[in-house]
Amino acid sequence: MLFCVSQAPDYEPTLPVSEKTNPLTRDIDQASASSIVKMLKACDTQMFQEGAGRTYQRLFSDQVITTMMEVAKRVEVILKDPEDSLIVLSGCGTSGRLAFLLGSGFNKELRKMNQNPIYFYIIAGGDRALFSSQEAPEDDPHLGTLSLKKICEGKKRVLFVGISCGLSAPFVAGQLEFCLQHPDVYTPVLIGFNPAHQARDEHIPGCSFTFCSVVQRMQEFAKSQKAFLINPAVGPEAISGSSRMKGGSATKILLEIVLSAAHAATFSHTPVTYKGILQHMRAYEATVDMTYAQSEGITTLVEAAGQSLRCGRSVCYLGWGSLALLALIDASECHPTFGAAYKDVRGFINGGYRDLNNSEGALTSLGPEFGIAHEDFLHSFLPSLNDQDIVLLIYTHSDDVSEVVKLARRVREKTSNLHAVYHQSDGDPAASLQQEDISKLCLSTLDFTWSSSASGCLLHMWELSTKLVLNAVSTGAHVLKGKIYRNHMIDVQVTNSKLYHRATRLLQKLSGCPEPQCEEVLLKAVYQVEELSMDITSSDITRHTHAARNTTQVVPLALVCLLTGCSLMEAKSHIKRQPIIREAVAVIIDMS
Ligand SMILES: O=P(O)(O)OC[C@@]1(O)O[C@H](CO)[C@@H](O)[C@@H]1O
Repeated sequence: MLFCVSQAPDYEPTLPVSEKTNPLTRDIDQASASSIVKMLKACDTQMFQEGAGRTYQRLFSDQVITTMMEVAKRVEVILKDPEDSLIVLSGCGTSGRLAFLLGSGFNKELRKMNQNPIYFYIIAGGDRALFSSQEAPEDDPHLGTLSLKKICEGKKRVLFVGISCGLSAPFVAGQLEFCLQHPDVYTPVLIGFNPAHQARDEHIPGCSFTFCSVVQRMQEFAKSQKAFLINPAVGPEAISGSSRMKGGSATKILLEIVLSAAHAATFSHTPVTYKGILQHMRAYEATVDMTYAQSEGITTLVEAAGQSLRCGRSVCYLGWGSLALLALIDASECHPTFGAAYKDVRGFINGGYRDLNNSEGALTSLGPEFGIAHEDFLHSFLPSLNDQDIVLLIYTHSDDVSEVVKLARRVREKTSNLHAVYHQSDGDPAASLQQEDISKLCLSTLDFTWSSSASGCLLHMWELSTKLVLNAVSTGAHVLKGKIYRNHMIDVQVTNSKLYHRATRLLQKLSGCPEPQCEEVLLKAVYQVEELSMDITSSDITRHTHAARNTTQVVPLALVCLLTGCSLMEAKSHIKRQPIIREAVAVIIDMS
């Protein structure tokens, strides 16, 4: 994959920050649950490292805070005069899911004040991508443009926020390019976590622009505030390239600060200030610290979830409100990141689609993985539950805690492996008796008590905290299951061009073979053939990534072939004998 690198960064110079390996987690695959949590804590703490003297902008950089203020003021203008206006949040995968979460949350705020909703979300692949992995649409810039045009038809003013953690998704590049062509209506804002010069510079089929060239034009437009870039580096991900983790957290932090500041300026006469933004950022930093202060409790969950996955059983999140949405988001990422089956990590939300307000409505007819309500859990999951499955209750004191107690009792009849993650603010004794009941039913309870006087919206802090806990649980559990090699996604799906290039790069790194050879073997694994036909070699990446949707363990198979020179058939039987991918690969790497 090409990136326009004009300044040589310290290490892995050809890779942007979001794709680099993090030295802090080099040995995460060999670590105990408690060391895994320590490493994740160290990685998340990196988000807030100050930038003085560094090459890259960071969250606290002057430029970042200033641009956040400018964008907040644009939002304020729209909130004060919403006629014919829209604020659109768009992204692929986790970035699109967070667009949905944020848009829904801030629309809810508006409704509470009898205002019309103004936020719209776009996710590549449509609503099914909210709860399942749909990687291919990320590569389609035309689809991005079309979906934007469709929802903005007839509008006179649109603030478009394109989120691409790696500054890489063609879907978002297409939308930004469209905005730049229509500056009379559209003001584009780009959120991502690489310096601008590291934006992806790979040719996009059918387009005259790349993500990098779009970023360069945005930088030009930014000089006259016709476009905005908010792109601090937050350090490499704990699992290389897994931007659902810090990338997702930082997206949530940045946008919540910007939108909250605009809402406060519009509805509570609190002007947008530099100091206010800074203070809000500090509140998120404190939230990360507060969360990891309970590392022991998080470790217990990681250990238990890892145990469940290791014996082929499930991790099940039973959540309430927006925390449940974060659980659904976390679960949906496990397939592309770890090659997990949808049953491995499942999320359920009270009220199901009824309360979600997603634009396409209920998706239950699409298949069992789209059954996301607690009722679906009761009908399809509960009957086969046993002690090897772990169930996590995720809620706050503002939810109907008596419902939590009821559900906890039902679960407890089937499994003792029940745990709770619970948020409350200090001085709220109302739910404490019921909470005691729940704690008695659970093997462990992570009880977060937050100071109600802290700055920032408590719900936003609870959400971030929950996201960190769940990311730790699902990542840690898959690490313990052997789904990570060093700190790489060894079983990554190659279902879009970014993942395809990531896989080729990983094969090169681990096998030491040249790129063409790695790609050749990768293709053999994708198409499940021992020899590549002309038809295959003359096809483009789009076809390869399409074919990859139907195959599993592509990268492990290719790696075994590269390291041993064996056939695909032999590689398959090797992996069958040693189904723990990390060990299957480690054995051969140690021998070679
Ligand atoms: O466009 P971005 O935000 O850089 O990347 C989006 C994405 O490819 O990356 C994530 C995981 O790596 C997925 O959620 C999603 O599909």
